[in-house]
Amino acid sequence: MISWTINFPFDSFTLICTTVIGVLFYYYSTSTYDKWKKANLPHTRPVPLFGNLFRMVLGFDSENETYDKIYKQFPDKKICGFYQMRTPYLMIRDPELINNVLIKDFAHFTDHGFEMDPSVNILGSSLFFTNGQKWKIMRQKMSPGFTSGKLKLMHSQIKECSKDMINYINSKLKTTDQFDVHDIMNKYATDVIGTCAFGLKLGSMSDEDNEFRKHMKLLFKSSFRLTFTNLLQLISPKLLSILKISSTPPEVMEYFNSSFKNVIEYREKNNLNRNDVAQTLMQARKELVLNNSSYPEEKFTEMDIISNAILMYFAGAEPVSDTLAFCLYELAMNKHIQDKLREHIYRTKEKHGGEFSNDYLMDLHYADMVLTETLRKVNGTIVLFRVATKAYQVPNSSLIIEKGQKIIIPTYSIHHDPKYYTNPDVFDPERFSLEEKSKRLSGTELLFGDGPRFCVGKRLAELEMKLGLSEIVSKFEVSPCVKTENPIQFAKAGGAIKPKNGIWLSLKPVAAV
Ligand code: HEM
Repeated sequence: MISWTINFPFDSFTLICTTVIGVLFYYYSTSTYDKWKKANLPHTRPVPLFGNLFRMVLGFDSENETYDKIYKQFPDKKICGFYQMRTPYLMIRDPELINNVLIKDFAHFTDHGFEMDPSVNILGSSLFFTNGQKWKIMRQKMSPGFTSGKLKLMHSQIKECSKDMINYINSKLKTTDQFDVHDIMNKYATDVIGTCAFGLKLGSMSDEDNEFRKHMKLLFKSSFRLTFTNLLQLISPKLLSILKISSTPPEVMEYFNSSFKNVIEYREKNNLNRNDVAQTLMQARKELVLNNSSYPEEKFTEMDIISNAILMYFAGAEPVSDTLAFCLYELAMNKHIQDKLREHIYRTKEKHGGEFSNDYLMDLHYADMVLTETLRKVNGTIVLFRVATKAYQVPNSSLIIEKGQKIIIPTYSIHHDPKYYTNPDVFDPERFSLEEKSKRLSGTELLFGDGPRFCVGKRLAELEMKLGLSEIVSKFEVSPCVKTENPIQFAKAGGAIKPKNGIWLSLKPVAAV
């Protein structure tokens, strides 16, 4: 009784405080959730704080499952609403409207709409995450690094990486014919980005724990720091900026900073011009950081340049290695397609003087179809992001998309919608024959995005994928082995579609089969 009277005032105070905090928190968590109801737009009921990402944040659903469920809920709608944590988002489902957003009315949707503070994440000042005029200037400076002329000059650098890969497989074949092709493709794609974007010969095949790979892994390694900052980024990017919590470990920033500076110093000192992406970035540094008289209204720093070099790995190496590995898996599971591709490679090579030259690659149409179908079936890009930079009246509708409204375009779902791709789970490169392509509705083939903001590295990706694929398929028979998963298990965490346990396949020299 005595203890009750002593504790009571304290307990009631605690109770009141807890209730007030609880009510305020509930209000904060749900205060945005009436937007789609008021706009009379179809939407899914949100869970306080988590919106429609509850199962994804808890790890029950992957990102593609999350968005696909929303997409499938409104099969007849052009647009629907959902909540990414507290933020109201629009999902554009209609191909014609998608085309408007990406291409025709791009002036209203120029930005991806991320608020990533560069002091919080090193990628914050890279092309993918920058907006407005700064994006426009940087894109103009970077695009010349990916023209077909420049790519021709990068051909020999990439070829060297593909040769290293073949030597590596041959040396391993002395002891095993079972390979985690996802790991090998990752080493290959890392070497390509290392040489093209950083000007470094990494040699990941013989030295898999080289400093570059080690630091790249640290950049994306799951840790409490990364999980916490990612979650805070979803809930409130502004809070993350105010708290100045960086998701990039300082030693990683330091490593890339000094690596790129060493390359600049070396090339300048030796008057070296290699016509690669690294050189394009050096030129951008000269024009935007050291002597920015053309765009005095925008300030660029050394970190903006380094950030773009790192983006090349993030945006370039990972999707290339995933695509190549998934492609080999499909070829192992579909032997008739593998045989057809090998035959096509042999014939085209012979036609071009027995070399995997630039002209050979341009002529490799069936490989294009095989890679494109791989990207349709398992593309790491699950959605495209845009934000309305000006208010937009949706054609033939009373809906006005207001300035600042965030949008996603559900590419994974569109590429798996039987309305656009019959039997979407079947691997069928014929979908991308010239005849089939010409029948396709625009806005339904978005493998590299579309419009002025489409993937700047598309051509480089195609070049290295076709070269890597040519080397492997011409030399090795790819087939399932005891370790091959069927179907592949995918990781739930992370923003892209990744194999959970690698992709194990048997590689045997073609002549020996
Ligand atoms: C299979 C390989 C690849 C795929 C599937 C892919 C896909 C994409 C997609 C879907 C986008 C977003 C486009 C949009 O919003 O409309 C994108 C953007 C981008 N990609 Fe790629 N990409 C690949 C390879 C590469 C490579 C090799 C590089 C460079 C080395 C690269 C650099 C970039 C950059 C810098 C952006 C941002 C462009 C901007 O915002 O202006 N990508 N990519």
